[in-house]
Amino acid sequence: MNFINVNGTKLHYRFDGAEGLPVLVLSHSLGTDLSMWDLQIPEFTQHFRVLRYDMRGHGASETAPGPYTIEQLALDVVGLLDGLEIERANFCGISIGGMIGIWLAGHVPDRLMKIALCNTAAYKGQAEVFNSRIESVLKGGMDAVVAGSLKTCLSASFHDKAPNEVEKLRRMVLATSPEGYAASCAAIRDMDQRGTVCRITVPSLLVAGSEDLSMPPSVVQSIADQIPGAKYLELEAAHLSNIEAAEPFTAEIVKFMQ
Ligand SMILES: O=C(O)CC1=CCC(=O)O1
Repeated sequence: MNFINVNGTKLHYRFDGAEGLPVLVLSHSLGTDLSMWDLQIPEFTQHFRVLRYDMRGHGASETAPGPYTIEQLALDVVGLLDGLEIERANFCGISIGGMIGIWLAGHVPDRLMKIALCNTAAYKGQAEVFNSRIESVLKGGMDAVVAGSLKTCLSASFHDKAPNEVEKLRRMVLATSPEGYAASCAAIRDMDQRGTVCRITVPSLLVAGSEDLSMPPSVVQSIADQIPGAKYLELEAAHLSNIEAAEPFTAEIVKFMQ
């Protein structure tokens, strides 16, 4: 396993794909880890040198004390690129990973080639929802949030159709640090990037899930509407469209990034 010290925190990362191909950074969702991109890797590595990492407080990365902020999580990506001596990269982030992408595109566009922002939002609000989730997870551990998370992330029909994927996600959520999860919920709760989105000029693809109740299509579409030339794609999926609609998701990201 590869680790790098970024902004005082040990982050787990891995490369897949040949050296010399353009770099594509993948940033995962809340309560998951870099393996949530596994279905994309066979195709992505035909075109990109894929750089995946576990967000602080997730997977095998260190859980620095929270609360985190989206800026801090995005600066971890900048630190990762700096530490690995990558000048510019493509970026694909889902959910909180997309929020990180919004920050990067608004603040360090010169480090990016193209971005895909998936099942995400520039502003969530709903402080009481996140506060109650933080309270539950700090009191009851990941057991207290796993059922809700699985219901939000994947549709009921996908639960029936792909029980192995659901089980993999369940294990990922349960393996997440409750403190890291709570600290990241605070980052989403406190985020307001509505003033950042309208500054983005990096070529952008916005991906929504038609059954995503967490970041509904209208929210994703509104981001696309504010970015000049942005493309908008809606897939038949709930929140984790890269898992639930893996084939079209992967193909469309490759088509856009090339
Ligand atoms: O509510 C969830 O668990 C879904 C989610 C919100 C932000 C994120 O990254 O995932």
